[in-house]
Amino acid sequence: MNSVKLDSSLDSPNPDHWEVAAIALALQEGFDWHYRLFRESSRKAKAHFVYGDFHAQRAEVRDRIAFYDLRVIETADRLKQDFNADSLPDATWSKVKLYFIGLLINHKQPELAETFFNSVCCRILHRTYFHNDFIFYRPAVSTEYIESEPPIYRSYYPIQTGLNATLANMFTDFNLELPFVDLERDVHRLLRALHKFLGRWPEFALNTQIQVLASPFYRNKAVYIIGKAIHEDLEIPFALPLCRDAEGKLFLDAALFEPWQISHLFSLSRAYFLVDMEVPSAYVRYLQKLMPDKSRAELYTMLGLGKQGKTMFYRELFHHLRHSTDSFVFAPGTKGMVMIVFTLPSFPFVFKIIKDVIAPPKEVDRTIVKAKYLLVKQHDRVGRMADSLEFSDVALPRERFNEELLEEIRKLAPSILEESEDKIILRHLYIERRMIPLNIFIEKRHDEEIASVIEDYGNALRELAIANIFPGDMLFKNFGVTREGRVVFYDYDEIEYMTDCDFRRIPPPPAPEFEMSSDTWFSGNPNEVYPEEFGTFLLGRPDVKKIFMQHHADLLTVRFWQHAKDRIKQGFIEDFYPYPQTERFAKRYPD
Ligand SMILES: Nc1ncnc2c1ncn2[C@@H]1O[C@H](COP(=O)(O)OP(=O)(O)OP(=O)(O)O)[C@@H](O)[C@H]1O
Repeated sequence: MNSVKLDSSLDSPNPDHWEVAAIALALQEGFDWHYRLFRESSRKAKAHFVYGDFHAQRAEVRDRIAFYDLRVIETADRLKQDFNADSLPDATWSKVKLYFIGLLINHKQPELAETFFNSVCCRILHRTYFHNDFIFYRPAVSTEYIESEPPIYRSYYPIQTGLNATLANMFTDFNLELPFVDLERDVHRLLRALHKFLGRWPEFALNTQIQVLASPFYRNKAVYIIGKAIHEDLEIPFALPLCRDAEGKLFLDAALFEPWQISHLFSLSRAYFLVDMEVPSAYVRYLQKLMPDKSRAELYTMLGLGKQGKTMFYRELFHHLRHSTDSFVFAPGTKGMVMIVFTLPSFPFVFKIIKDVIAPPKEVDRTIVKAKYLLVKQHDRVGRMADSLEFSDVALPRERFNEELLEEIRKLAPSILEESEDKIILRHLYIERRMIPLNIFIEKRHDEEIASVIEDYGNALRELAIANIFPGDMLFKNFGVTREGRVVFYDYDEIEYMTDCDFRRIPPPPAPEFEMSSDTWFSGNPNEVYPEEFGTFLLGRPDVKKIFMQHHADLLTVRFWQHAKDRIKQGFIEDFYPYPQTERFAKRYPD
């Protein structure tokens, strides 16, 4: 593979050409080393699951995020040291790119290697070089039909051994090294769920097949088997979560057949999966057929390949910009004190910039805000915190900026702004999915919808708490409502670990007149939290208060928060189900 030559002149002993080859090989080595470590980490997921070591499972997901940047830094340093890469002539860089393409012809992850090439080059070159002559602005090597060993999915034909035996084999072929509590029961439950979904018993013919992706998907306390059943023209996607009980035995917890349920598993507001993949592009292609509403960028991200997700997102954004004409404007809702938030109405994302000077009472600066966003990226977001993509040096077309917005960026965030004749360059930017801010939702929607989101808002607070996250600022404007009506938190500058918070009861006032005063008589030291106070600033509207108190009155007590904190301190990892409780077999089909 490494001997591929694109340019016959590279065969000549000219030292320049050897240099080109050596640089390209160093880049390839840097990437291959990265992907080897990435796969090792994904493979460890099985052992963590088998041993029930869910702390290790979480740490694996967190630590893996940093791998990429470490390898990019190492490779860029190596290129600078060994080849003076920061002062190479332009012609050399173009040749390095061509040689690198040659190295990727039979590579299993060419798209990831191209992205790695871009990351290293962008670390070395000036932004004006970020175009197709020097980096991979577009992919150069196809990811179609790359063979994987083993093949990415296995096929089963129920006609051969009967449906029950086929499904039992499908489970045991994963060699999960733990016995099932009762495999026969689980297969039976799976068939009952399928019957309910189809409205009849499944039929099968000679060509009926069940396909499953060869590597299972690990996350938190579960492992998911993902695939589809094919019968004539009918394709039924499925995701089957297996869990382990206290004795270390396996059981099938649910069977998800609805595409929206499977999509929810891959929501960016959850933790990334650990999956061992030789050919990730084939996994992404397969998954996208099961979930057509997910972009490839989102799927790569959810498989832990966030940089590839960013590359694809970037391409999608610029493609969209070329095919639309609307302008960037302020995002609807209350303006932030920390961030300038804007959006392109025709594109379902928001863009967030940290202000240069953040006014009191906020006590944060850019470094703290970035650290909080990183905390969220590395944490299990349990379906309640939006994931954000972080970009540097994004050059957007100037003509698409509304003048009022541009003026605000000039005034409040000049250090991250660079302007050229036709470009607005933002040196640092977060991008996340656009939602309807909860405060706007409550103002505009009908009673039933309001009742549903207020109940879900309380659930979001509970789930964040047991995941060790205290949002800090719980006002409705800091939460958004997703397309599916879920309430998700997005304002991270005041976020704290629950274990760092000091939950207290409000002490009695020292004198009666204190109670009537607008000043508090209790201290308000950093990290002190007074849950009894939440109602005062959250529940001004009587209808909202009524619904909240009906479902979540305990959230206004110290007891709830202290109890959640104590459990985390004792090392409990609570169960988070990315599907409705009503789907769980233990509830649906109690023995
Ligand atoms: N993902 C999103 N979808 C839709 N709107 C959003 C999103 N993120 C932020 N906004 C809008 O931008 C506003 C400010 O965002 P954000 O809360 O992140 O900024 P902030 O400066 O940290 O706010 P605060 O002053 O409350 O700390 C929100 O109130 C909301 O109206």
